[in-house]
Amino acid sequence: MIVTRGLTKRYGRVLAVDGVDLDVREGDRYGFLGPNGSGKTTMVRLLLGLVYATSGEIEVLGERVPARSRSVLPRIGALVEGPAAYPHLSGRQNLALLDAAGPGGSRRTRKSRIEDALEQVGLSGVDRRPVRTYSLGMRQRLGLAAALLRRPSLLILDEPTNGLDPRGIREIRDLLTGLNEAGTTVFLSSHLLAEVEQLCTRVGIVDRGRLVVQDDLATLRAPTGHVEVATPDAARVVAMLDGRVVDRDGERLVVRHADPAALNAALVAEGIRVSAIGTRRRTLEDVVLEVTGHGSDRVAP
Ligand SMILES: Nc1ncnc2c1ncn2[C@@H]1O[C@H](COP(=O)(O)OP(=O)(O)OP(=O)(O)O)[C@@H](O)[C@H]1O
Repeated sequence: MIVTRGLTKRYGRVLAVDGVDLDVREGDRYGFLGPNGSGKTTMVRLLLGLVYATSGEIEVLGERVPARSRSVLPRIGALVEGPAAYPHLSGRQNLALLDAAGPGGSRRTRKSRIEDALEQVGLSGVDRRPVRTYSLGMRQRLGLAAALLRRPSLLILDEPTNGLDPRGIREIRDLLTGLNEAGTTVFLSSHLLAEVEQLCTRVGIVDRGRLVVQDDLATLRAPTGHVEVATPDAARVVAMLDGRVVDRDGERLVVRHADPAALNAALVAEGIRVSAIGTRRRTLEDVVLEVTGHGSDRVAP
């Protein structure tokens, strides 16, 4: 769906995007994760043909960008920083203008497409209110509605939850998950670890313009060969397992063991009370720390 090869964008002495080989596959919810200033917005602009690469190649929906932008762009829904709208017009009127101005999209179906898009982002109820009375979250959702107008098979979104409160963030997450399950591939940039961890199936981690990791979230979060155990009988577990307890914090233990069910059975057979047990997995924060040498101080948890 999106492939780049050696993609590089230089602004003077700053390498905003540095030799990136991106691979976004059909059906992905792809999170492009990196701290502020790491090149995410530049990447999104490159993909949309809004800025030209210094070197490298871009293919979106099987076509070269920017050479074939005119054919590619109408098939993409995009949201780039701070979606613009006429403040004195309603959301519906803004979408009608946008729809009429853009290429493609039949006039006959315009009204129903606008209604669908407003419905999808939860704005159909606000009806005739001018956009100037909208909250930041509502504006962001209107931007998303605009991205959905053409019922695109690919969404490219730059920090789509910027400025939203926790409830708004959850609504957008549910919306994007639903669209994805119905067949839309989603590419989004974010500096929020938790957002990417909760929403995405595939992750690219960018550090100072370079793509340092690109993999399925499930692979990145593979089991570590350790089991986490919570038990009021921690001291007995330490004695029983002799050397396999690698970490202890009060009632919480980390045990070198691959199978939580078997470990649970062994503990219970000894009369040890187990209040919680499960496989230990790496968090996305662990992965970010490993590959960049800096974690939550630069990428928000
Ligand atoms: N038009 C420009 N002219 C000069 N330098 C630029 C320009 N756009 C971006 N840069 C620089 O390129 C680097 C990457 O910026 P970019 O905005 O792509 O990062 P980002 O990850 O999107 O950050 P943020 O989350 O803060 O938007 C930064 O050092 C930035 O200062």
